[in-house]
Amino acid sequence: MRERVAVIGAGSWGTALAIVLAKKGYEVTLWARRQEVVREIETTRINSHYLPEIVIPESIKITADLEETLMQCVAVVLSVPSHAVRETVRRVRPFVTKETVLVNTAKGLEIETLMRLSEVLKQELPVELHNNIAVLSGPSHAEEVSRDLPTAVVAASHRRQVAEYVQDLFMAPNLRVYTNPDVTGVELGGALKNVIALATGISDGLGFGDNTRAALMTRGLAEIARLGTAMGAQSLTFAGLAGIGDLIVTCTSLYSRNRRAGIQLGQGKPLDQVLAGMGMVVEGVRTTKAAYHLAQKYGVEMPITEQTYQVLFEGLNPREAVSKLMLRTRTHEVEEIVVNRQDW
Ligand SMILES: NC(=O)c1ccc[n+]([C@@H]2O[C@H](COP(=O)([O-])OP(=O)(O)OC[C@H]3O[C@@H](n4cnc5c(N)ncnc54)[C@H](O)[C@@H]3O)[C@@H](O)[C@H]2O)c1
Ligand SMILES: O=P(O)(O)OC[C@H](O)CO
Repeated sequence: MRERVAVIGAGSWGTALAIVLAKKGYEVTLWARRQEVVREIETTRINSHYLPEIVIPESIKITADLEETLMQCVAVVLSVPSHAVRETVRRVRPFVTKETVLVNTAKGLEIETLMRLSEVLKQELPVELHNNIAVLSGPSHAEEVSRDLPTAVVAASHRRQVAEYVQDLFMAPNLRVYTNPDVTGVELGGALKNVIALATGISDGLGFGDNTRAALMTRGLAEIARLGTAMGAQSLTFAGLAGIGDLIVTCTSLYSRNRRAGIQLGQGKPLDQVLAGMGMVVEGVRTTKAAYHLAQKYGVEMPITEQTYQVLFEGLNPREAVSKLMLRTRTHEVEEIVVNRQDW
């Protein structure tokens, strides 16, 4: 008998992951919040709003009934936006057993609590399920994964068997999955790169060049790693797929909603209009707020995040924000190198 897997969230990413799993032979049920999405996929096999070019295999069952979705499933893949993770886990909880593996694929932070999403899952799930939690992250646009273009991602869990289970779950000829025990680093890399993608988008929208984008990405990674290590992550994780890997794709691809939103902001469009026009989740906006407060909480300098916050929420002119970054007090590139070189 084929193993059943539930994918919760029929947006771009949930749909793409459901396709990957169905092609691997799992019995996949995709849960959509809205009945009209269920009807459309059932009748046309197309999810026209989120992945219009992709034909969804007949073998994927689509429903808005959560109990039906979760019945006898071995794994639950959560692909709803970060702000919906807590309420979704609460709804999922009654229908999972203590053997079920839960994989969060959303990239963000909970702004009200500043928690990472696996922490939200832990808070909402009984203790016997805590070791079954995993996260999937890395450079992976749904538009490319659903077209089977070669992609590499990372599965993180505190328990090696669970990370390897998720690795095996998703591993496919064109989807290579690595494991990493550093859940904190993998989650923070995936969430915080969206802030830098907004910043690089803004820079592109202002008409600045490749040098500017490279500087923002590099210094952006430095501040992601600074906050990440202060929060207990391993610095090497930020040199991996969930760190630099996802930063590269999100700051350079036109599939990135965060980058596209940033470009429009740089061109002078107000934030509410940008978000209304996007019609899909732009995680970086909320994450900028959370990251700004986390930087204060941990006493970490995050100048790009701070300027992005000012542009998004305090009405700072983007050009002035760039100027503030350029005119900051001079500093070293890597503080640790200087501290360890007393002769210098
Ligand atoms: N799109 C990608 O390429 C991609 C890749 C990797 C990770 N992610 C992450 O996956 C998460 C989902 O992104 P997406 O691209 O699928 O977003 P999306 O905007 O394409 O789809 C979001 C889905 O969640 C549903 N939703 C919205 N609010 C909800 C709520 N309150 N309760 C339940 N469902 C709700 C929507 O109806 C929609 O089906 C995000 O955190 C994103 O960062 C996306
Ligand atoms: O389209 P974005 O900017 O939400 O990015 C999607 C994924 O996180 C890319 O890995």
